[in-house]
Amino acid sequence: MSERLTIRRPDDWHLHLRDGAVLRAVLPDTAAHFGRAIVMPNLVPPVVTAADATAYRERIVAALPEGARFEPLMTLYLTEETDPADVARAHAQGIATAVKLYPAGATTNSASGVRNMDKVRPVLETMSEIGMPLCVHGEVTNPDVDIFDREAVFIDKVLRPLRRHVPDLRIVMEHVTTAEAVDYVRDTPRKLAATITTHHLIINRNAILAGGIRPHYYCLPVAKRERHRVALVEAAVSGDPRFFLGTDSAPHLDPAKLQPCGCAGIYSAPVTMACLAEVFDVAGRLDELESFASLNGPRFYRLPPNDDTITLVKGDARPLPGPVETDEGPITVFDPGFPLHWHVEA
Ligand SMILES: NC(=O)N[C@@H](CC(=O)O)C(=O)O
Ligand SMILES: [Zn+2]
Ligand SMILES: [Zn+2]
Repeated sequence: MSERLTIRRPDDWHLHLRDGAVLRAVLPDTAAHFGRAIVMPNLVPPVVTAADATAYRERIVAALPEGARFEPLMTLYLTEETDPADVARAHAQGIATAVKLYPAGATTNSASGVRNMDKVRPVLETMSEIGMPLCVHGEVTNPDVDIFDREAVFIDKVLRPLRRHVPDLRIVMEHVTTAEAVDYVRDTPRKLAATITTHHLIINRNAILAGGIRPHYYCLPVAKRERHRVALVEAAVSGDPRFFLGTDSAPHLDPAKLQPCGCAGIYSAPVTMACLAEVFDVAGRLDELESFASLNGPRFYRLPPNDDTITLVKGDARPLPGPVETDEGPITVFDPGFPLHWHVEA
């Protein structure tokens, strides 16, 4: 007898869809399982203004498969030139759900990001007044700080001061990777939440470096020690509403990852729900998968949960999907390193 689990349709609160041929190739994988997604704005050039977000949203909707009910929730890329009035208008008109802070140089396509937090204070104050969330890539970029410490240092050097200056700003720490970040969110009673990715629940830094270098496990923030992965799993399965799914599914063409300086990002959209079911099953907490993937996110974003459901089925292991083929080349799908016994029923 196969085991079945029906949950509200999940949402992805941190997703990269890219544009053009890659957008067309990857969007069906997300639209197949997820009702909505927070779409990250780190295109080249970035999605900065309300007009940019409107145009990008139209390109996404045009790339949706026939009959898909997927809703993209747009974000604006915060720059030192961002106009608070444009942000407020985008929020009021339902064009943008959140604003994304990239410290300049922190990650893929972050060159237009913020160098001096004081310069963006007026935008953040406006967002605080209107209740618009700020999504944060939480890593410092100072080359003197070890890459494995950049998230923990960001909390002390940037996030704590920011929360003192703009205490009512609603913040999502994106793709948290450390016990320090989990503790910080847990110890903060209000206005702070965190997304956790699929892959950070599954891999630690050995996956990238032990026994050979594996570029398909390289992402930012980089995976940390096993004790941090364990802390992330505990947070995800705890049911604490401040933690929810943001896959950070971040497709890059294979040649861009498999080179002397490969780029950061893991493409997990096709296998995320199967992987999460396994993680929650192994933890003995399948009962909390729905909170993590389908309920806690909408609650933070003040949206209703999706009104339909998906069903996960446990059976014989299925082969990992092969690379997604795009007109520009293949994109390798995240390999969790364990058999996929769960799948989403078609
Ligand atoms: N996570 C990643 O490693 N890469 C993301 C950017 C990001 O989310 O930081 C990307 O856009 O490729
Ligand atoms: Zn990021
Ligand atoms: Zn991301």
